[in-house]
Amino acid sequence: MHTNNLPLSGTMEADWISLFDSVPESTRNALRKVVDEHCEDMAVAFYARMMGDVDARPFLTHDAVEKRLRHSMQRWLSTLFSCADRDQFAAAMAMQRHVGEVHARVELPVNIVARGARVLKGEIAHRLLQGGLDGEALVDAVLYADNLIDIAFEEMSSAYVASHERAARIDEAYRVFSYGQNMSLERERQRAALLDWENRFLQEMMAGAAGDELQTLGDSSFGLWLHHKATAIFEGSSELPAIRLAIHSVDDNLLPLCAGQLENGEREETRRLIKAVQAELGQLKFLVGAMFERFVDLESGKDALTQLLNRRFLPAILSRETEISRNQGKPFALLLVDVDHFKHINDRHGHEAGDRVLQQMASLLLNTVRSGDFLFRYGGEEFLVLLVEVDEAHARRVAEKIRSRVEQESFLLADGRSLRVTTSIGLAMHDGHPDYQRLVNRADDALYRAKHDGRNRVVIATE
Ligand SMILES: Nc1nc2c(ncn2[C@@H]2O[C@H](COP(=O)(O)OP(=O)(O)OP(=O)(O)O)[C@@H](O)[C@H]2O)c(=O)[nH]1
Repeated sequence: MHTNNLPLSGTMEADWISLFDSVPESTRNALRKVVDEHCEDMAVAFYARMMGDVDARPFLTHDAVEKRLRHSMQRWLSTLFSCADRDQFAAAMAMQRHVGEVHARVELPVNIVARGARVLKGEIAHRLLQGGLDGEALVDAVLYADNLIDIAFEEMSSAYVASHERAARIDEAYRVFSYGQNMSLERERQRAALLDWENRFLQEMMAGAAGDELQTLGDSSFGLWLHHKATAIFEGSSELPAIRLAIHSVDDNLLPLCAGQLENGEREETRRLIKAVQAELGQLKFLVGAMFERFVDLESGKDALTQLLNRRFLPAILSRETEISRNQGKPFALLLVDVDHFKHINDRHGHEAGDRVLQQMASLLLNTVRSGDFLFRYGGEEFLVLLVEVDEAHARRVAEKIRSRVEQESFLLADGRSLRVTTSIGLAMHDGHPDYQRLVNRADDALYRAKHDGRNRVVIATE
């Protein structure tokens, strides 16, 4: 093949050229003949396998396979295996990128695509065994087919990842945009929409309207908002599934009973059903309120009690600091600061006293670290401090300062009494490892040892 103007190694084109050159032309031609002759039955066998695959089946319909997919697969195979120069290869790779983008749009998981590649390799190898090649030529042909499919899937995957990331950024931007809409106004509108639905439902039940006039919650203005907007804005919130369940219970269980009741009009039963619907609505209103409330705290990235950062942006901040540290060669440190015997404080002085201790702890931490450092409420009575650009001696001094200041502080309760508190601290220095979770785990292990060794102490993570 053309050895001048070789592309950089590691690029798809360079890999393809060296693959192409590594196999005699006669073997490539024999392979191409097998693929051309069998691409139809390979496509049939491929989709038969994928239709029987529990993960792949939801993405396939019999109709789509018959009308489009099988034919596309045949074309895909014969195009890929017929590449004989750079232009044809470039065109084949453009095709892979297109397929990768389509996969991203239909959200086909990468593991299913990888499984598809495995199935295809098996189909090709199986036909090659009967294709008249033997010995070295057969091995060459199988390896060539395997590598070519890998190159194609690599190109497909890189387009998939790029597309997916773009889509994720747009989704996030949409969430931020939605958040920018006035959320308290939105909350009031949805509360009013639920009330409207309830009033209409009550009127129709009282007036004995025809059963088919009862509007479902899913079709109400609230239902449409939930289905089309809330799903994007509140994605991942624990209330969403519970809200959907409550709607399902009203629309699919209670309303059909109500409709039947309207026909035969028995008052006791009507009253019972109305009460049941109202109970579900009460639950629904509570869940919607909770969902809005938690969202505001979470989205702002602040913990409501202490006003420190909550965990939402911890992964983003840790990966950013890891990158800065790796680029600039300046280490950073993580401290996990945990209040000792906090349960005892709650039990003895009440939950409100516990809350006040946490608030005072937060301001003590704020006053002890520099403004460039990060402070998180990491868990109930656990704080995470990220000290930027520090060596171990410096981090150890700060940790010790926090420990001794807490020990000396008087924590004031609402009734004027005060409490003494101690903390245990696990300290881990970033050691250049790119996985930030490892650093958190090391700090956590050190904290565990600090507790185990008697509390009110700083322990430094070893490895
Ligand atoms: N007041 C209050 N208590 C909380 C909050 N979040 C978690 N807690 C309580 O904090 C307590 C933590 O208890 P444990 O994990 O057993 O730890 P501990 O009592 O501090 O004991 P050690 O950590 O082993 O010293 C639990 O009782 C939680 O209910 C909060 O926001 N406010």
